[in-house]
Amino acid sequence: MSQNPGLSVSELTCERDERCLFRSLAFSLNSGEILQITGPNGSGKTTLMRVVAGLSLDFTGEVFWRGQPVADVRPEFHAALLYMGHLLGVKSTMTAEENLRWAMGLHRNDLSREEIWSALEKVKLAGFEDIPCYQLSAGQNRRVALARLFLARQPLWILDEPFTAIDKQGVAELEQLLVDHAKSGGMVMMTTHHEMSLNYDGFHQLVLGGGV
Ligand SMILES: Nc1ncnc2c1ncn2[C@@H]1O[C@H](COP(=O)(O)OP(=O)(O)OP(=O)(O)O)[C@@H](O)[C@H]1O
Repeated sequence: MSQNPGLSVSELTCERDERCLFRSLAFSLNSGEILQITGPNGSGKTTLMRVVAGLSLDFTGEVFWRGQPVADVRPEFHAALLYMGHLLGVKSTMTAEENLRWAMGLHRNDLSREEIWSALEKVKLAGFEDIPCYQLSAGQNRRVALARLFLARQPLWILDEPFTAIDKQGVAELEQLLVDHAKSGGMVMMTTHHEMSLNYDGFHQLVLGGGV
């Protein structure tokens, strides 16, 4: 497995309402690795993901991308990052195909219709490509969002609870996709309350809420 320097953090400390969520946190995530952030409700998992992704600046410490402070290489960092938060970013009035074309627009303006339909087929949405998303179920909407992962070229994926509303088979397929991404040199930082069953050397866990 390649060990190119990827993401790292040092001395990361974050408080909310005078409560310390994490203090002096340090970890790194290199090419080929999957890092699961775990911990009870309210322990700071989403906050940590948002801090690392640059969506929250209310923290002390440093986030590095490829060995340099993110603040110095923000365009490169954001070009390399695919962030998927609690909010799916799926527009209900647009179709699954339109959503994917729109969501990938900044990174992939070369996308063909065949590629989009193939990604939707991989998330079991064949036949639903041109239906407005308000007519899809919660799990199907999540799958529209997850289809981005099949089209993404960014090496760093930060995924907050990607398994929410996904059925058992879908979870197994998504786990495999994460491993495939890591094996091809990518990096995944994610939260989930779901028990991960990954048999993969590059899989690590970091526990928030007193057990860091
Ligand atoms: N913008 C904010 N202002 C004040 N407090 C906040 C803010 N965002 C989060 N918090 C608080 O920080 C704590 C951690 O929230 P966070 O969403 O990071 O937890 P979590 O570990 O992701 O929880 P869950 O497992 O429930 O998703 C919570 O107590 C929350 O109330």
